Amino acid sequence: MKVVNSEQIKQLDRIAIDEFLIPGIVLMENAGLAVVDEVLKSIKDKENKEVIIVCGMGNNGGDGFVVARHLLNKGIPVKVFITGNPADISGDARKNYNIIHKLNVDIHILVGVNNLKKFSEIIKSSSLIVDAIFGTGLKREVDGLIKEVIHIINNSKKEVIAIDLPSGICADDGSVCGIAVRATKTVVLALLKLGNINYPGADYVGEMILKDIGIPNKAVEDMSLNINLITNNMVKEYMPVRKRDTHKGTYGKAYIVAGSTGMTGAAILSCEAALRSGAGLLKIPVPQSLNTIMETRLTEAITVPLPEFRKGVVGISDIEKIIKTMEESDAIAVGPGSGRSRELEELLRNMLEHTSKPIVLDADALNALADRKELLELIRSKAVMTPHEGEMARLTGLEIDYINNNRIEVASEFAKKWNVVVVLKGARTVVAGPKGEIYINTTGNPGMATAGSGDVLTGIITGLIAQGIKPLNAAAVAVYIHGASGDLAAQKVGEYGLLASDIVKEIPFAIKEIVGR
Ligand SMILES: NC(=O)C1=CN([C@@H]2O[C@H](COP(=O)(O)OP(=O)(O)OC[C@H]3O[C@@H](n4cnc5c(N)ncnc54)[C@H](O)[C@@H]3O)[C@@H](O)[C@H]2O)[C@@H](O)CC1
Ligand SMILES: Nc1ncnc2c1ncn2[C@@H]1O[C@H](COP(=O)(O)OP(=O)(O)O)[C@@H](O)[C@H]1O
Ligand SMILES: [K+]
Repeated sequence: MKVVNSEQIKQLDRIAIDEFLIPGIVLMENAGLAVVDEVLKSIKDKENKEVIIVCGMGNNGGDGFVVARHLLNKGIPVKVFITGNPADISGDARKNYNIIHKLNVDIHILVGVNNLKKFSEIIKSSSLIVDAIFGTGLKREVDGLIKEVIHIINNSKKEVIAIDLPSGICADDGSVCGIAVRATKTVVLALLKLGNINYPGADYVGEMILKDIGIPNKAVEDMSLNINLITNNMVKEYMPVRKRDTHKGTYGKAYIVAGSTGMTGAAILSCEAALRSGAGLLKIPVPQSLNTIMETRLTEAITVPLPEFRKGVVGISDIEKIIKTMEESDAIAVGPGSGRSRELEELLRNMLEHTSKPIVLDADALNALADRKELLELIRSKAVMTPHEGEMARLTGLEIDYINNNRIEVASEFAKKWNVVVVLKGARTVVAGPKGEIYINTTGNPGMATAGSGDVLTGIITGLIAQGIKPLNAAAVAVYIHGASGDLAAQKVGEYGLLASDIVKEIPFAIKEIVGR
């Protein structure tokens, strides 16, 4: 499912209107009608049906005028409040304003303190507020009278249906421009906007309902939009079908280099997650001294004990064997719980130099790459890097705040620069491909902010690549399954006590729920 910014939706509207000859007023009519549906649903069982519609001066306000007209036709009492002088309304919004003016809709113009008092009195006795102040055309901070208006709406504790975006949320990044309406429901028009799904905007949208307004699919296709929301359907499409006539070899061999003294748990979580995601076979090299614990904890994986230079760490003592196993594998991962050491840096250098297989680089492998940037030049096979913002800061030298405010751009630039797939983890994980492809994930919950949760993700990505899914798609599908597994776990144990191992246990059920098998 495509996601757009304000510039792209503007361009799309223009293409629909100028190239496909759909009059803008038709789109506005469709938008208004889509909102009317939701308003009617919301007030259906309410005794008090009075609807307040707060309209701004642009096309978002125009949608609001359409809503007013249709509600009036259905006998619903409506009051329209306008945040400026109606003489300044232009275009299609103007036409729709003129119609409701002709129809003698109860219109109030919001200016001055007394007016605001009246506004807050009137909304007290209403049933529902429609927020049509700003949509994708919001520029600069909201201040002055409109700031007061939004404050009053939020304090009213009434049900609020926002049109397109809660007013005050920036369509491009979900930031709050001074103040924003806290909606109960947001009727998103035509395509999702980044502001609807990125935090903090996502916290203001309430229930999100995406509605078609008649922009031709062809116009959307012609624009080759690069930002996608990961959906159930995408996961269904990419998960390999398990045919009856198959064996474990069909589902690939994974090789996970993970764990060291004190951090065997990371290895176990990654390995179990890879197997729970459907990988056919899994091998893990272990320092001899840790073999017993790994064998005891990992029932289904094959452990390969190796002599150790440094106790409890996989190094290059038997690099030939590691290289041979890598080349016999379909997917490799390195880093979870590996520890920071010269041994790991050397091991990574050897692995990157010698492998032609897809490789997932996580945790301490990312730290090694951050410490020795020249190793990044060695990435020749297809690689997936899975930094959280802290690791991304170390890899790029950028401030964490900057990364958090520019997650898509940072992930995408890195992916293009190093020709890798980047999974920038967090509350809205961004998966970026080397050709500018972007996937955003909305599954998951704050319960997953717990030690080991990222190790589980590495295992899922590796397990999916082993099954033959291309690294970019595997990364996108994996973050969705990871989040969905975390959501199932949170349903059972809540968010506070959720452990990474709870996520692993839910992987099969999440896949079953999504894929149906
Ligand atoms: N053809 C189209 O473009 C369509 C647009 N639609 C609606 O139109 C919206 C976009 O319309 P617009 O581009 O007119 O923009 P908006 O209606 O979102 O807002 C623009 C208006 O607000 C003013 N404004 C912006 N930031 C402000 C601030 N901080 N303080 C005070 N005033 C501010 C602008 O000067 C302008 O008058 C969409 O979100 C959607 O709801 C729909 O009607 C469908 C068709
Ligand atoms: N609030 C949240 N909502 C959704 N997912 C989250 C949230 N917090 C953390 N996660 C997910 O949990 C994982 C945490 O990974 P990471 O920080 O590497 O943990 P660790 O290093 O302990 O394994 C990431 O996949 C991240 O996207
Ligand atoms: K709005």
